[in-house]
Amino acid sequence: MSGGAERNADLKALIRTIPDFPKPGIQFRDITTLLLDPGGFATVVERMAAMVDGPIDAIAGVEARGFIFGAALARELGSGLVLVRKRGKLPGKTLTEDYALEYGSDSLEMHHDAIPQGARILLIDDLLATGGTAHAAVRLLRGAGASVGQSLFVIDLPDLGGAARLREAGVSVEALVEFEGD
Ligand SMILES: O=P(O)(O)OC[C@H]1O[C@H](OP(=O)(O)OP(=O)(O)O)[C@H](O)[C@@H]1O
Ligand SMILES: Nc1ncnc2[nH]cnc12
Repeated sequence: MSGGAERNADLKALIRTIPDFPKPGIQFRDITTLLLDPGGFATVVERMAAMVDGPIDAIAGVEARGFIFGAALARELGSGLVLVRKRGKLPGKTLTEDYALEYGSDSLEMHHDAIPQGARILLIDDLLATGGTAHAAVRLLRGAGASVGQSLFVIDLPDLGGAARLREAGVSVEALVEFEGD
């Protein structure tokens, strides 16, 4: 085990909740406290690695917090990492998808030539709320020729419907922690 980190951490206990951020009424599920705990971070990566269903060609991580877990999991699995970024950050020719958030709206982009046609992509993000972000990432990846059959999240907020939305789009959804009542 690298760094001597325990891998059976209570993940939910390591996630801090900050009320009314970034807007009144939002219960912000803060993973910075989880990341500060080496055992917590190691537990996330190990549990996600064990949940990967079948061979994949690459992981796609969604900016910004999805990069943290996507990169760590890619390293653990020995796979490549596709960066799905917010608008205007990528230097090459991009594909773009707009989406709505629990607290705003934005666009996601990826390099048009980031993946070969038919590549099997595993989608990773820290948190699933309405599913607007993840669904836009799936549309983006599929538009680039990828096959996206599975998504993994650290946190799901089931009351916001993201998992149902992704499953309707043909993507399996698993999360390590759920917060109900959001
Ligand atoms: O399911 P949804 O309703 O789309 O919400 C989930 C998304 O919101 C958060 O990202 P945010 O856009 O706040 O960006 P960040 O990772 O850069 O902080 C989170 O990391 C997910 O990507
Ligand atoms: N409640 C929440 N906490 C943290 N990140 C989020 N992204 C969307 N909703 C969120």
